[in-house]
Amino acid sequence: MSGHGEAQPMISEKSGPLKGTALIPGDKSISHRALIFGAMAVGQTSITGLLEGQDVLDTASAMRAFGATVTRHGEGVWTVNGVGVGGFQEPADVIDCGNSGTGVRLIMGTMATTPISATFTGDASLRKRPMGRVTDPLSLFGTQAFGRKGGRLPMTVVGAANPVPVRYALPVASAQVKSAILLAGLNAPGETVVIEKEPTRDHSERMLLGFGAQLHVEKTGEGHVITLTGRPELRPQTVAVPRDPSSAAFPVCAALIVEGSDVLVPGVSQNLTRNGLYITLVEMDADIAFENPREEGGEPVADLRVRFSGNMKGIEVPPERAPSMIDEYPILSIVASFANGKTVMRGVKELRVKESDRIDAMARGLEACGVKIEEDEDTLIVHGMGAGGMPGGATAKTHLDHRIAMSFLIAGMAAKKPVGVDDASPIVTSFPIFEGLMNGLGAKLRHG
Ligand SMILES: O=C(O)C1=C[C@@H](OP(=O)(O)O)[C@@H](O)[C@H](O)C1
Ligand SMILES: C=C(OP(=O)(O)O)C(=O)O
Repeated sequence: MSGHGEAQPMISEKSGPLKGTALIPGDKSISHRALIFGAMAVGQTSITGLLEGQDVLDTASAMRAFGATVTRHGEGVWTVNGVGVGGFQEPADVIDCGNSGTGVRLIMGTMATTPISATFTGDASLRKRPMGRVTDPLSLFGTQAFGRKGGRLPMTVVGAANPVPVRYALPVASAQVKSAILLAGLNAPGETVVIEKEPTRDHSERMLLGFGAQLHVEKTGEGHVITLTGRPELRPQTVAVPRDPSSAAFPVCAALIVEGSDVLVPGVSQNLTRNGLYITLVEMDADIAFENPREEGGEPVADLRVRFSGNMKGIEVPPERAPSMIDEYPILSIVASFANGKTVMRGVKELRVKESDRIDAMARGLEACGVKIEEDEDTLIVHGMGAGGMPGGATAKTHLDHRIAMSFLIAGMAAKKPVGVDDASPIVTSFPIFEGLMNGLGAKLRHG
C-alpha cells in the first residue's frame, strides 16, 4: 500500500565531518525481481538481503495476491513458493503498487500472458506516470489494457488467452519496459525478442538465466538483441541480493561535499549498467578509492573509500551514459552545485516521468537554495558554486519522490544555511534506514 498519510517535513543542518562505515540495504531492482521470478518458479526460492522498502513490500503483497506464498523469516530473509510460469491466479482485489514504477510495470508484464485480469493502482505519484510504454508492447502478445486517459492508473489488464511471441525494439531506454516484455514472453510459446539500442540495467536477463530460462544476448549494429524461449520451467534459486548502488550514492556524495569527511561504503556494484554516477564523480575529480574488487550475489562490487573533495570540477555528462545512472541525476546535481564550473546533463528527458518531474523538482529546489540552473525538455545545467558555496536556507518540495527528498537533505549537510524538505515520508520506499544511517555518520537530520 502507498500509505502516504501525513507529510513529514525534515530539516538538514550543516554537518561536521562524516566518518565511519555506511552499510547500504539491498538493491531495489534486484529485490523486486527476486520476488517476481521466485513467484514464477516451481518450488521454493530463498532470498537474503532483500530490501524491505515499501516499494518491494508492495511487490511481495502483489505476488501473494496472484497466488504465490511469500514469507518473511527475519531481516531481509524471505522465501517465495512459486506457482510456475502461467500459474498466476486472478487476484480478488485491486493491486496497489504504491509508489513503484518498477513494481507495477514488471507485474503487468508477468500476468499479461495468463488468461486472468487484474486492476492496478498506486499512489498520487504513480497514478501520473505513463503505462502505455508497457501496455503498447504487451498488446502485441494479445493483452488488453483499459486505463485512464494517457494510459494512467488505475488500469485493468486482461491477459492474453492465446499469447503469441513478440519482437519489439524499445523506443525508450527502459529496463522496466524490457523486463515487462521478457516476463510476458515467458508464457508465450516460441521466441520473444527485445532489441535495445542503449544497454539498460540487465538484472532481469541475469536472473532469467539463473532461474534456468533459455535466453541469449547478441550485440549487433541494432544494439542488444535479447532472445528468450517461452514456456520454460523456472527452477527455484537462492538469491543473495547485493547492496543498492543507487542508495549508496547518497552517503558517497555527502562525504564528497561535507568538509573533513572520510567514509567507507562497502560492496557497491560496479555492474556497467549501474555505475555511471561513479564514473562521472571520478571525472569531476572526486576522491574515491575503489578497494577490494570482488563478486557478491552475482554482481561485481568494490568497497568505496570516499573523502571530502573540495576541488571538484563541473563536466559534461555524456548522454549515452544516462541509462547507467538514470536515478542518480538528482544527487549528481547536488554534487555539481558544490563543484567549480558548470555541469551539463543532456539526454535526460526520462527524468520527467519518474516519481516526479525530476528536472523540474531539482531546478526549483536548487534555485531556492541560491544555485543558478538552466534547463530545457531534455537538459539540466547546474552552475557550481564551489565547496561550501551553496547558500541553502530553503525548503524543497519533494512531490512524493524519495530521491528528491534525500538529495536536498544531503545538500543541507554542506550548505551555509539549513535545507529542509516538505515531505521526507517517501524515503521509506527505497532507503528506510536513510535517516539513522546518515545521522550515524555525523549528519544532523531532524524532523520538523
Ligand atoms: O528496472 C528497474 O528496476 C528500474 C529501471 C529504471 O526505470 P526505467 O526502466 O523507467 O528507466 C529505474 O529508474 C528504476 O528505478 C528501476
Ligand atoms: C525511478 C525509480 O523507481 P520506480 O520507477 O520503480 O518508481 C527510482 O527508484 O528512482
